[in-house]
Amino acid sequence: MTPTTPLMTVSDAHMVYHARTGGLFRPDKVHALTGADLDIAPRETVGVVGESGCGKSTLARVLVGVERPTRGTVSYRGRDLWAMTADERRRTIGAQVGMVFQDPSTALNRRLPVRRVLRDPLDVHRVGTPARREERVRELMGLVGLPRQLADALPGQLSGGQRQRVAIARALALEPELVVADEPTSALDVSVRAQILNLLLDLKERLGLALVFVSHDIQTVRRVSDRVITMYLGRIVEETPAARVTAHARHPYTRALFSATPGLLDPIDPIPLVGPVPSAVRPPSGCPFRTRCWKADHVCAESMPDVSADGGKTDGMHRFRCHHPVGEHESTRDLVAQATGGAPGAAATERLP
Ligand SMILES: Nc1ncnc2c1ncn2[C@@H]1O[C@H](COP(=O)(O)OP(=O)(O)OP(=O)(O)O)[C@@H](O)[C@H]1O
Repeated sequence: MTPTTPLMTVSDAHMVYHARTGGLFRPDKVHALTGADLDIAPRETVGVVGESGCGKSTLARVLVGVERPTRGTVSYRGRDLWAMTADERRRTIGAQVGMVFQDPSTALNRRLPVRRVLRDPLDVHRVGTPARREERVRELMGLVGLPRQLADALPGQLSGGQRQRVAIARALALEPELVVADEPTSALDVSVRAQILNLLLDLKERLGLALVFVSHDIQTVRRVSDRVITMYLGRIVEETPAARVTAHARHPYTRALFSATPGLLDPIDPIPLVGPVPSAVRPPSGCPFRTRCWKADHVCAESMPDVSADGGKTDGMHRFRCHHPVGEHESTRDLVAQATGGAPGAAATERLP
């Protein structure tokens, strides 16, 4: 738990999708999210990292209420979103939580000019008078640095960076308390990524927002976040104060992920992981990471570890799920040696079945 009353609380959330891969009559069950617990405090930035397919976007969609978890609860200021009527939910989550998606080209209706994109949420939520809504549209464009003459432009007439500015303005239209940004810069030209990220961070500070930042860009996540959530195969396996994540994370997977990011640590070999991420249709028993973990033993195959906490740190709560956590002072160099059997550069070959 975070020290202040959370804005959003996700408790034991599961999301199982039915995929066509299993055939028409017996679809595969994809375990996209399994037992996720998470609090988001006002004004904090929470980064979410993990390999492709680990459930980051699913968690983001569950947080903003566009998808209902198949099990578990999602609450906004203590009120269960899915116990509300659809209208109440729209008024609550629609107004208080904004979402910025990866690709602004698909996230914006290409037939609506910028003015209409930004007015839509104001009209739906009947914010003020029509004149006030027009004024708010101008304010929003100013807030994200869009020139007024673009008000009648269609998304197709804008650059990628301008489109993402529109998407950010739309997310802010109803003055939310939380913005969830799912890979907000990865579909953009490299040259504008930093501008859009800085805009988002600047607005977060100026407007006092909480921000959930989902990204593959681990270095940026570490730099901008207060807390980092590591996901693996649908599970939140660690929650770390950002300042501790590179060298003091306790979950072997977090340490491996950060060791593989160039520029974060002294130049050393990354901790090698063997084999691919298992299928989310048939996740392994026990700890989902055990098939690739150099520390795994029979205990890891038998049960999912409970949450352990390194509490009492001055820089925030640290929680992880691991039967054999990394020692707090074990260096990445030590871990590379363990994982390679003392021969850095060569991955360990002995694995659990
Ligand atoms: N609508 C859906 N129907 C079926 N399976 C889905 C659906 N959405 C996601 N999945 C599956 O759920 C798992 C988690 O997907 P998700 O998109 O949340 O992962 P991610 O970590 O965001 O991946 P990426 O980094 O590639 O965006 C994956 O196995 C994915 O294939």
